Amino acid sequence: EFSTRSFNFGAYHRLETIYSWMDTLVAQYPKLVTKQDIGRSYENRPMYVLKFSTGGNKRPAIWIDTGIHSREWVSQATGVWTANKIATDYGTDASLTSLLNTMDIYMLLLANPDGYSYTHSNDRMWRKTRSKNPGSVCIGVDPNRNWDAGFGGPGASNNPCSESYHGPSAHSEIEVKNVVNLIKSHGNFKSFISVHAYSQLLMYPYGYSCGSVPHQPELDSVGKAAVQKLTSLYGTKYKVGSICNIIYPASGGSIDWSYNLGIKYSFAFELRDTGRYGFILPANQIIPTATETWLALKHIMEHVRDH
Ligand SMILES: NS(=O)(=O)N[C@@H](Cc1ccccc1)C(=O)O
Ligand SMILES: [Zn+2]
Repeated sequence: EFSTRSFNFGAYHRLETIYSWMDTLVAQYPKLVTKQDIGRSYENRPMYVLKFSTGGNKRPAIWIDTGIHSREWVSQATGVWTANKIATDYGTDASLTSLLNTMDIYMLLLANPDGYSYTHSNDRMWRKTRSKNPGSVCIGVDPNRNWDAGFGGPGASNNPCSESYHGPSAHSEIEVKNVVNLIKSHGNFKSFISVHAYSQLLMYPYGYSCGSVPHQPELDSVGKAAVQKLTSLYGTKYKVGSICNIIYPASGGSIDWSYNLGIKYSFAFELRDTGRYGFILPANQIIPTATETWLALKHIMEHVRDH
């Protein structure tokens, strides 16, 4: 029922609304955007990836996921705005056009669809998946502790009732498995970017240890330059560093897994704010957040294109 022109990017939307908007985006830009169902969620919702491609076969690709933690609504909203920005700016933004003439961009806007639906229907503060934990009354696994990277290590809990429960085994969550399968079968991803909220951070691996990754100097300088561009728009302050050093140890995180798979340019964003509103960021901050974040994302993607 929307054309992309009438969609309100400055509001938080239900899952069904975002899914139907995705169809209008594909319909409006059929030569650039396709929608792929990468598999179902625990509650059998489809997981749709938007692929931005101008041709070729398995070109070097950039992965961006939003909403892996369902309550971080500005993440999903930023993903929707960014998908629209890529589609509308291709052909006019020279840098983006050159990027899409040689690389593909994959976006998973709702990486935790069951959790997102639950934040609308039952509990705005829901974070995890909605899978049943055998032998426990507590539901859900933290999808950002479930990846096969230092799994079960520091900064994850083995208690199903914990918000950072790592799950019974690595990749136990179908929502994680679906992404793992796509990334592995594609085999040519050069960047993996996972978007969270909040704290205003741009992070690189590792979370499972506080030691430096081999490419730490390069990731740090790309991150710092990206954040400089972000801050230049509205003055929003970000910090840059490894997950473990800049916030806390967190094992089983997605970008540790992608980095160890060989995807060098693995980053995680923590979007606005720094705690005043936290996860309940007012909708009037969606477009400013997405717009400033785009400057950082573009910088990272341009670096990937050129290296
Ligand atoms: N978004 S957040 O508040 O949950 N913080 C994230 C921080 C994080 C981000 C990326 C990898 C590991 C850890 C978390 O998973 O704890
Ligand atoms: Zn998060």
